[in-house]
Amino acid sequence: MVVAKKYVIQKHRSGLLQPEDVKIVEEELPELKEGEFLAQAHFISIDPYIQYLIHDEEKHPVGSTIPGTQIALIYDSKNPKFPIGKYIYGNFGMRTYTIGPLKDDDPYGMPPQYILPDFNSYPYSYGLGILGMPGITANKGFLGLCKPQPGETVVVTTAAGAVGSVVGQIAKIKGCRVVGIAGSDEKGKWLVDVLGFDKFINYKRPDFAKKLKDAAPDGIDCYFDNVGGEISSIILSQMNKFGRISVSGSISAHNVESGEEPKASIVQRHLVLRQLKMEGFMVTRWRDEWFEIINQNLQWLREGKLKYKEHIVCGFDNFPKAVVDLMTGANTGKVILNVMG
Ligand SMILES: NC(=O)C1=CN([C@@H]2O[C@H](COP(=O)(O)OP(=O)(O)OC[C@H]3O[C@@H](n4cnc5c(N)ncnc54)[C@H](OP(=O)(O)O)[C@@H]3O)[C@@H](O)[C@H]2O)C=CC1
Ligand SMILES: CCCCCCC/C=C/C=O
Repeated sequence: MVVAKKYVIQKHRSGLLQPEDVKIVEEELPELKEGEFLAQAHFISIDPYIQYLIHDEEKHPVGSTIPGTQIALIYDSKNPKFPIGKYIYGNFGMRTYTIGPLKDDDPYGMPPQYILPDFNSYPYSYGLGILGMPGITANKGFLGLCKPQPGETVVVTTAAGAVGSVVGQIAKIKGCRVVGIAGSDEKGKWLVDVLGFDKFINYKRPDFAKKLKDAAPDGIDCYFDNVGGEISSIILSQMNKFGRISVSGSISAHNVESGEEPKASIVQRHLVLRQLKMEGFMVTRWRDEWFEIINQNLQWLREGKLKYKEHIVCGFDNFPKAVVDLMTGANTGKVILNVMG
């Protein structure tokens, strides 16, 4: 008999996740039936959506398993499509063992599970990052919505994170000039010295608007917005006529300690005067092209055109720490919880 551990919600709060907001519960799993498989979690993806989904008391009540995705080993199987020993991506939630296959009924349209494609020699955990959902977000969210042209100036926020670091590098592949925005000078050094960004601005230091003007003297043509809030408003105010904005996220609003909704700035005047195009998206829009996009990122990785880093937190018990690392910017690159580590 297999006993699974899973994280359930214990308390809803408006601010940053605290360890006492969640607890580990054990669950005895039944024997496998014909057509089922047993998956053992190896790597769990730590994404910003965890912080805001668990605030939604209606969709995620106390006692419900925390949602999330993982790379798991097929440990036992009575389904030839999911053979023992294969590695699988699964939308299984924060749990150590899962009986599949899951139905295709995710409310956000995420794929329920798939056997990982061949990543050559790259680690399986890349299937939660550059060769998975965040990599697809960066690739299609940027190329599809911003439609960058060679020589244009691109700005990306959360530039040293899982999505932002890939967006900036793809912009370089496309011949753009890239300005990355992130929260520490150390991250900036990595962006410029290792990833090849042209400029970096630490948004936590003063005079952001002036520094942006200096970094992008000819104005901004494309903005990949991961943060929202005041930083985004300043960026919009420096965009060129017919600029394109891909709205990927609003992380600046996800852990407001006061519990109050942030006040919105008026961005409409920039949209009107500069005739900007601003479009939000969910990565699940590209579900039909999922593997094609993974392959494109894999090819760039193999050619050395994309570089990639992981911030690994070891141990299932350290899930709350991993979320706090992500939300407080302790990470450079993709945050992964290594369940076996
Ligand atoms: N639309 C979609 O389908 C998808 C959207 N996303 C979005 O992409 C964005 C990045 O996700 P991901 O790459 O996984 O995460 P990251 O790896 O970028 O980690 C999050 C980063 O956010 C930054 N951050 C935290 N608080 C703030 C704040 N108040 N203001 C500005 N920056 C902050 C921190 O970096 P720093 O040190 O720079 O502050 C932190 O490292 C998120 O907004 C997420 O919601 C992700 C996947 C799919
Ligand atoms: C596991 C369910 C949540 C999936 C959300 C995927 C898209 C992410 C959007 C923003 O961060």
